[in-house]
Amino acid sequence: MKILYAPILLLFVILSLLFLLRVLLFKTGLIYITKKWWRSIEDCFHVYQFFKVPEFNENMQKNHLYCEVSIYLSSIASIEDSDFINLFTGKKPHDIVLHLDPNQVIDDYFLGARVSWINEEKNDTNRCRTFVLKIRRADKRKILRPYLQHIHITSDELEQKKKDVKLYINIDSHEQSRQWRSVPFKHPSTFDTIAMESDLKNKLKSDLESFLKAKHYYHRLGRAWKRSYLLYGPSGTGKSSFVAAIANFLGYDVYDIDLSRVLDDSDMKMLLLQTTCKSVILIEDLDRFLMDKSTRVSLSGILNFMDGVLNSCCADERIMVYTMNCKDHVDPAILRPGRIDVHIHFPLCDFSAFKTLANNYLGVKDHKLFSQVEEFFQTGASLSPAEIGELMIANRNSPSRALKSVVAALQTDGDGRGSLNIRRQWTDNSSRKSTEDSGEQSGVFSKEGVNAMKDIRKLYGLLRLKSRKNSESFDRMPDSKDGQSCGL
Ligand SMILES: Nc1ncnc2c1ncn2[C@@H]1O[C@H](COP(=O)(O)OP(=O)(O)OP(=O)(O)O)[C@@H](O)[C@H]1O
Ligand SMILES: [Mg+2]
Repeated sequence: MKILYAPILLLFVILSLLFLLRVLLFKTGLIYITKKWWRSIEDCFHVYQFFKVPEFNENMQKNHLYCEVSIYLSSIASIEDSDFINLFTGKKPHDIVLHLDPNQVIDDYFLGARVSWINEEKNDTNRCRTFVLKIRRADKRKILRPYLQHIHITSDELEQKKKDVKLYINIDSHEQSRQWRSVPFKHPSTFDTIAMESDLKNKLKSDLESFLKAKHYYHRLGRAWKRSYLLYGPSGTGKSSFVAAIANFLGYDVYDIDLSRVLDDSDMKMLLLQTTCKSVILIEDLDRFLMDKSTRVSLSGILNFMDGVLNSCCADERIMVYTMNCKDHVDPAILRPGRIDVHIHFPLCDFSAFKTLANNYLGVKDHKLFSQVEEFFQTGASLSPAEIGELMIANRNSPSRALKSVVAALQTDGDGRGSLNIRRQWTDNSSRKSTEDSGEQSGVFSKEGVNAMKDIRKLYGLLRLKSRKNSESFDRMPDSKDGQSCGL
């Protein structure tokens, strides 16, 4: 028995010792000291090369690479492991930026290799600052160039995100040489706030992301690095909000071209010439403009703007967005691939979009009235997300009242764009008037809802009147209830 006890006791002692050692290493700084020793021993077996990135060049001009490295190092996770870090507030509220303290070292990993950065600062009169990259000679050939490229791209993306986005609008350019005026772009719309089929939303996000990375691909093909989107659908379905979401997502400035202020085709070219890269160029309601015979810009002016020679010279890194209520009567030359790469349909609200709006506007994920709302959508009643959103905002203090208003509005079927059956069903119903008046139908039909709907129609009435003809033809399209369609 004693013989059996001995190995068990020994095992127990070893395990306890290991446990104690682990506690000792992790609870104290011993683990870091051990790691440091190990690194110094490892360093003895490698040959290193050092690359200096000084803050200023020999003419005392700022070295742009120094700024890029500084931005890049502030973003990598290992900066938090450094012994001394400086904390600064960033440009945006609640933003905290980490900066490496002078003479601190941080590690970074790239393509399986480890590199180190030293923030060298000499305390002489010039206070010359330099980042020193320490890289194993064996890894240099494999990683140096792609690593510097990686720093360039990452810092560029980070800067882009931090940048304040601007909205440019074109002004009458009789005497002015500068045709654009800018204001800060503060539209709060993001991809999260847009009610849209989630698959489509993700596809669009990844389409934008892959566009950003495709510079060399486009140039290899001899094409301008631009992507064009057509957003089409009835009024109040989120087209303009989606443009804002794109700009916020990419951190791109928006150039909103008001075609009625453009003097002629050459003025249109000048406008394009004066846009900067990393921007969204937007033309709203293009269909209406094309149908207007009194305009000063010709169809060929528009076609050249979209995909002409000038475009291939100076439309690099731009997203072009055109919005329309209906694309049925638009010249196919405008819609051809190259001029428009992706077509995105913005339909009237369906039940899934309604749920997103209810969640966003009222914070309601589920409610007993949802089943009634769903039934109305199934029978073909429909409102635009803008109309539903307004009803929800007006009743945001009482989700039940808000949902009742939506049901009531769906019963009257917006302005009659949904199924005719449901309207007939209600008009034929002899008891309808009395129930409307008493506000008791199914416990949800309230005067409030109808009145609210009337108010909203007043707001939207003007726009509707203008776009009615287009919307009607659009709404008859067989896919108008199928969710957004996209040529991705
Ligand atoms: N899909 C949506 N998701 C979230 N909010 C929406 C959506 N569609 C519309 N809205 C809301 O409705 C309002 C109007 O939307 P927006 O101006 O984007 O519509 P639009 O399609 O551009 O209309 P129009 O064709 O009349 O210019 C905005 O305040 C927006 O918040
Ligand atoms: Mg709009």
